[in-house]
Amino acid sequence: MSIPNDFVVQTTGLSKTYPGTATPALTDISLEVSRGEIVVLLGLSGSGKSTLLRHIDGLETPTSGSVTSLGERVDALKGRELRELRGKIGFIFQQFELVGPLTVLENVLTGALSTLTGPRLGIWTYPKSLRRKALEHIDRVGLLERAYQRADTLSGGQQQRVAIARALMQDPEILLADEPVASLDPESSDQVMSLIREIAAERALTVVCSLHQVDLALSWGDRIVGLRGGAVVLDTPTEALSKDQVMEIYGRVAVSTSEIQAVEVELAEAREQVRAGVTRRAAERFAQDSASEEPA
Ligand SMILES: Nc1ncnc2c1ncn2[C@@H]1O[C@H](COP(=O)(O)OP(=O)(O)OP(=O)(O)O)[C@@H](O)[C@H]1O
Repeated sequence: MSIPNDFVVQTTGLSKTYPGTATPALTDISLEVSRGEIVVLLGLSGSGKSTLLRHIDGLETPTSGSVTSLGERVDALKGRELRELRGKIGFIFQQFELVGPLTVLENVLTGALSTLTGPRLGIWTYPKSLRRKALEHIDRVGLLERAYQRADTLSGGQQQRVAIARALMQDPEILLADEPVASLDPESSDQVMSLIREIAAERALTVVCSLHQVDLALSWGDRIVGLRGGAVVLDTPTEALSKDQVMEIYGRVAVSTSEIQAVEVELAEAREQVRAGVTRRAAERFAQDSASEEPA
């Protein structure tokens, strides 16, 4: 069922209680995401971030409420219609989910499997146009020289870039990312988040991304949606995020003074990193501009 809708993703009163559990994983989530927005879901482990992402992709059925992605009632679709919708939604995960012994190129090509019929074994069984497209995406994520290398010989950051290239094979309109940098060191995390942001801008992609780290959320999100105990406890543009609001997200565990202080320190550090990053990028830009203005 197609519904006229200005929002790329919309949930209305979405609640989910998994079978065999007493506590809801999500409670009454009403969320609207516009095209091109980068929304970061921030919250503690178990707050419901993955569950919400899985509903947007139609991997879970709500206990009550509705989920609309790209104008389609996800919770009402089945079979081929659901697969077609999911073909427009890319999904990347914390553990990359690559096939280790396969090459980078083969892994990226698997992103196009939903558009093909029959099994494919080896790169030569894919049409030339898809092989070319896969190489273009591998180039875009900076790994062209590694296209024929086994995926399990790459670093974590490189593997996540392969997973991004694989998601691009679907020509997605939405990119969902479930803690995409949770396994990475800070430098790789920044590189991956920066790449996601750049690619989103190039392709007018709408991104919904879950993160644990406040600093990354502040650096890379347009908007922060805070989840606590399966409920939305804040929904705000990134630049308006206040310390009190972060406390609201982390409040459930930050019960002692020392824990509250730790959160305050984390937020101060995060803001400092954002400021330093902005200053560094501005300085680099200035240096480039100055160099290009120098007479030959
Ligand atoms: N398949 C499942 N069956 C039963 N309970 C589940 C299932 N998946 C998640 N849950 C429960 O739902 C709640 C929300 O889990 P979810 O994985 O969505 O949280 P999260 O914020 O993504 O956590 P994390 O940051 O650790 O990934 C948790 O209490 C979790 O134990």
